[in-house]
Amino acid sequence: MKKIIKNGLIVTAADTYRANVLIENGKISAIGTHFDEDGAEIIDAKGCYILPGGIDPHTHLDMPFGGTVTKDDFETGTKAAAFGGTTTVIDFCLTSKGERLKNSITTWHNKSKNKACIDYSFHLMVGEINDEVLDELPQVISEEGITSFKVFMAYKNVFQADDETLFRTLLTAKDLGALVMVHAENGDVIDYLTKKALEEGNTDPIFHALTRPPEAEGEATGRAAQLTGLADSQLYVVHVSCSNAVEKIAEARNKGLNVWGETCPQYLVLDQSYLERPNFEGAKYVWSPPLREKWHQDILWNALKNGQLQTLGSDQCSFDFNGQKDLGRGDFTKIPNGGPMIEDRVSILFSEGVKKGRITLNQFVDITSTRIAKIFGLFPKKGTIAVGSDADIVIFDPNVERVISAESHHMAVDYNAFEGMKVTGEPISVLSRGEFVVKEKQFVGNPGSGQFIKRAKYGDELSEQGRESLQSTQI
Ligand SMILES: NC(=O)NCCC(=O)O
Ligand SMILES: [Zn+2]
Ligand SMILES: [Zn+2]
Repeated sequence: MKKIIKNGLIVTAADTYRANVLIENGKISAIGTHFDEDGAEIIDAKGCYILPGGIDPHTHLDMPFGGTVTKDDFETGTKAAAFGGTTTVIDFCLTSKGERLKNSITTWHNKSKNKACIDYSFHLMVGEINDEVLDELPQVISEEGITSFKVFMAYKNVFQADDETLFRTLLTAKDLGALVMVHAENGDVIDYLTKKALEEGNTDPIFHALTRPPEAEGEATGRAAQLTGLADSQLYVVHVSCSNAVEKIAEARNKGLNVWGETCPQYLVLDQSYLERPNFEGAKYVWSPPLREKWHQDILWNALKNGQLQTLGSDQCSFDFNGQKDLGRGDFTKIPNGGPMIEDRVSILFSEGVKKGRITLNQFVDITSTRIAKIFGLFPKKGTIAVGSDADIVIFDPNVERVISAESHHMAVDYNAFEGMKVTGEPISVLSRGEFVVKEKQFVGNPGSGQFIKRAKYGDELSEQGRESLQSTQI
């Protein structure tokens, strides 16, 4: 059945205007003021914004880590994402040394199909470069539609790759049309500092932050950027947490390098002091890179405002406080790294960013959706309100005030990192390809309805499906 969204204010990365949206066959088929309403379901968006669905470029759902597995899987994680105004997630498909990439990708498809409530895609971790990997990577792009590779510069003896691997991944990505993503922290230095801390009897959660200093992130970010320049390739730095890394990204971009930077809501509003909370509560805030001293937040906000950083990912990687974070009592290195952020990403940027005058409304849409779609080969299928685009739409009330809490959130995890935070603005209804996933704050979606999306190569202006959708509107 066709749907018409009426009385709302459409907000894209470029424009803000009043118009109605006609949805047919899962797509936006027209934007205008007068539509034949016969047989249409009318959605009243009075007092609300009509936003393109958020795109979360950084999630870890159903991911094994530190001897346990993240609490949120593709079902609970994507359901919570939808409640938070996100309609597409790009999750990290892990690989193991010696395992065929195809097998790792199949494992991730098995985790997600029949579970995801919204559309999704994968990035592929590259942990080693050898003849087999080089042989398989072209098909990862052309057949699997996975056009971004992730290299970890930290987590020694677990995920960490060496500089040769990073450099050769950058060279290969350049040839194949893929984007290389890095977790940029100097894993060797961190490994030394953590061992030393434990030897000295420093076992509390705060030592997670103290053994991963901003300099280790700045150094790795600068190194990755330099290697990107040498390879004439393209780089996306995930979860930027500090001034040291922003400086290196800005420096690279000023030289004309293709370097992009993502930050996360936790680094914008929480700080290192959270790790000092008593009764082991600091463990709730253990993730990598760690929370920083408060002054870094202004640098991150300013970088979002002036375009030195371009996107906001959640780095959703949730572990219960009871039974999972607990693994690190008496040894902070055993606390599983990660936190629950998927649901609050969009609202926090709106409330703390737009409402507090730090960024504009159109920048907010760009940072949470449009730019991500463009960088990761999803545009214009995803990431905008335009004729021919998927009807992934959020009806967002910009004035409602509420308090974030684990009691009301939809993630499966037993705490919320932003507990007690007052925010203004809330997604009221969320549509994925024209079907409600959340309607008037109630879940009406279906696990398994989310589709895997094959993405365009890096730098291709339009995704294949985007091209198709535009062609069909021109007829
Ligand atoms: N961020 C974090 O602590 N856990 C997830 C894995 C990663 O992104 O490094
Ligand atoms: Zn990371
Ligand atoms: Zn991550």
